[in-house]
Amino acid sequence: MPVNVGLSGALKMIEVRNLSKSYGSTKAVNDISFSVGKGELFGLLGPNGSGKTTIIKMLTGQIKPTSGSIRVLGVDVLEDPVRVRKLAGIVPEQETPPSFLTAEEYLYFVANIRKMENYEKACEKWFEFLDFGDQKNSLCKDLSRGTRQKLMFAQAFLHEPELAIIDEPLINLDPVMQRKVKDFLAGYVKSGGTVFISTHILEIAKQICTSIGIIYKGKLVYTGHLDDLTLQERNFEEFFLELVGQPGNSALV
Ligand SMILES: Nc1ncnc2c1ncn2[C@@H]1O[C@H](COP(=O)(O)OP(=O)(O)OP(=O)(O)O)[C@@H](O)[C@H]1O
Repeated sequence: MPVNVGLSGALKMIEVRNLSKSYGSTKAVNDISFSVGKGELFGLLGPNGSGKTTIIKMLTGQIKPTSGSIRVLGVDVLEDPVRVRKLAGIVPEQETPPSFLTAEEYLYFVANIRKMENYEKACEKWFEFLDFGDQKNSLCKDLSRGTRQKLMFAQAFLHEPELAIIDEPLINLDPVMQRKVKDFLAGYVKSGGTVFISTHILEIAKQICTSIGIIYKGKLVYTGHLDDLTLQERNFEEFFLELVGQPGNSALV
């Protein structure tokens, strides 16, 4: 299936060309190209082991591709990964904050690295918004998984980045928090930010993403806008399952 490179005419915040990553004989990511324009909320969907985290690790300069090029916020990630990490807000897969810092110390630490001024107010805003101010003086090692996820989310958006890259944004969050985070992300892109997420959860993509990519066995098998007629006229789950080769097998999702 041809890949619809360049989902919008807008300024490209992410541009990936012919990107591949192999681990030994495993082709985790196999010659994919796509771009994400300013103001998009792009959702990367795919079954377990399809290559989502590997793509995020390459976008954020944590691992080097076997071949291909990546520009994030106009920066060549291979040439200057540190700059990309400075500019973009990032939540890596299953990341946890340092065990020995309190939640507040961790946010202050990140704010300092990002050279923010008057960051106390910004941190307080996040404690309030995600409703965990009562735990700001707890050591991160004592926080629940969901609260650690809230903290990771807060650190990514603390400096109001132009682009946020988040692996599974809603993981471990309760339904109330999921709703808050979804609304936040939708509002963030409406006000000009750009967000790239990976998720297994088709419902999330349907509710908040403006565009999606579907990856299967390292190959990008679909990219398109969510208001695309193909998707509107089809049952999204069936469409996904057909693309990943398992029609009728909901257990995959
Ligand atoms: N460090 C590594 N060494 C060897 N193989 C790896 C490594 N990291 C990932 N892989 C393999 O690359 C493929 C893609 O993995 P990846 O973690 O990117 O998938 P994913 O789509 O994020 O999966 P999940 O949804 O289960 O988190 C898998 O076959 C995985 O086993």
